[in-house]
Amino acid sequence: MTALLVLEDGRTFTGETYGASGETFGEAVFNTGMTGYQETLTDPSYHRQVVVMTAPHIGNTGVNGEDDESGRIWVAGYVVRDPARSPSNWRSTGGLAERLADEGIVGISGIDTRALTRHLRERGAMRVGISTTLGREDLLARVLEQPPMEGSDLVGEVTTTEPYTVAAEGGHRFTVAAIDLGIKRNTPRRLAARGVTTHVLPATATIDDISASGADAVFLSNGPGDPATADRAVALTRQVLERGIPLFGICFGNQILGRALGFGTYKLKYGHHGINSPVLDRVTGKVEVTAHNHGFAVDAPLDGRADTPYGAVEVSHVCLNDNVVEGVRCLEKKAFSVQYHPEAAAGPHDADYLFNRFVEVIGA
Ligand SMILES: NC(=O)CC[C@H](N)C(=O)O
Repeated sequence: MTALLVLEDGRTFTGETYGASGETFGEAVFNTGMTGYQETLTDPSYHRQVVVMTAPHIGNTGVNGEDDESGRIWVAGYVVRDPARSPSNWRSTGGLAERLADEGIVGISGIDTRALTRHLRERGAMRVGISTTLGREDLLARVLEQPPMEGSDLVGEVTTTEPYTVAAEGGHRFTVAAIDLGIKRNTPRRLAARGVTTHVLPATATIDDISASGADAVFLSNGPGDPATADRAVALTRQVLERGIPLFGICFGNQILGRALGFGTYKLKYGHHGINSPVLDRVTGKVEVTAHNHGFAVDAPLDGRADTPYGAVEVSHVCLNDNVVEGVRCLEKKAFSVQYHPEAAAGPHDADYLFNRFVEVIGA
């Protein structure tokens, strides 16, 4: 069946249905990962985004029962060039097109994803629609009705309704309260491997809920939407800082810590979505290759230290491609965060040391 993709500036691509038929809308972003499509699709941070894969062959290894990063597919739509016709892998339990269809995810295949990516890189991330039924003009009109990503408050749509616990492996050392702003499954796993029991709490958790969980430290997860809307998480983070509870944040969590410290956040032109971005850890001087998925960034000074109500703060990590702030750390509090993904699902494991750093900070 023919499918149509229309961007908000009118650029149009015609391809074939991939996954479910019908209509879908979201913010178009491109992901440059050569592997890890199942983790990408199930990452709650992609809620309300239509993901364009730059790797031309998608679905080669099918889907399996182990690689989901949450309980469902979250992308609003999926755009690929050349889908696998017969997936093959020893872990595979089915095909990707079938999984997309089962979960009602509308996609499109057979389009020039390189041209689409170059367009997004030149013009910036923008709203998009995919349809198997509407004509171009009707689809464009619907795209223009959609809310932009800037100003979108989406945490409440992805957070867990009930708290749950991921137990430490091989002997309990510490307890962490993880605020679920859209958490990926691999994060509590990386903590569990270090003897940390994680209580995952809904985004509505209060400082009293954190105390009641017996937590030695707090973790702020990744998550979808515009961090400028996440006032509740920012207020909670300030209470955590005031009480001197150790804190570590990833991605959305980095933006929340940044805001709690008094910095602003801003929208990047087309964001960082991939698994090979070079980041400098200014604390050690080492460069790591890292997994990214962010459309916003923290506006903190790259040179010198900033004075904040919580003491001196410095930018600890910088992206070497474009000098975007990739991490902040408090020098007078046990609090730090990174904009990228040390849990690396998917992605290289270079940044795994950050979980060690967190455990060291808790134990110090
Ligand atoms: N992966 C994330 O946590 C993304 C954070 C935020 N939604 C952004 O796009 O920048």
